[in-house]
Amino acid sequence: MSEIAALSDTEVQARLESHNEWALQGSKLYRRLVFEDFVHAFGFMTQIAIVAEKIDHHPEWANVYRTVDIYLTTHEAGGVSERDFELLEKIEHLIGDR
Ligand SMILES: C[C@H](O)[C@H](O)[C@H]1CNC2=NC(N)=NC(=O)C2=N1
Repeated sequence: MSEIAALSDTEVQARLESHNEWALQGSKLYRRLVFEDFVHAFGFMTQIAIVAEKIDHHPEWANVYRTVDIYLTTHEAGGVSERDFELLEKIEHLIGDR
């Protein structure tokens, strides 16, 4: 396992300036997605799951019907790291493709 450092809150806030839909919530990046229905929500989660497995970095999330709350944090760093921004960018890319 490679060591990865958590970014400072200041650094995270600066990086979030280009990702207005996301917020720093405690030690996690957070975004809520609301879909047409459960099938679309779960389909999107499946797409994220494939990407997450590929880069070996996984979201924390909660799904209620057509809402998906996504939290990105790096457990081994104890906070937000570059890896969370890598996954965030990939999620944003998938959102753009919807
Ligand atoms: C061994 C493997 O790299 C680790 O267990 C990975 C897997 N996915 C992970 N996902 C997240 N969100 N944080 C981690 O620290 C993490 N660690």
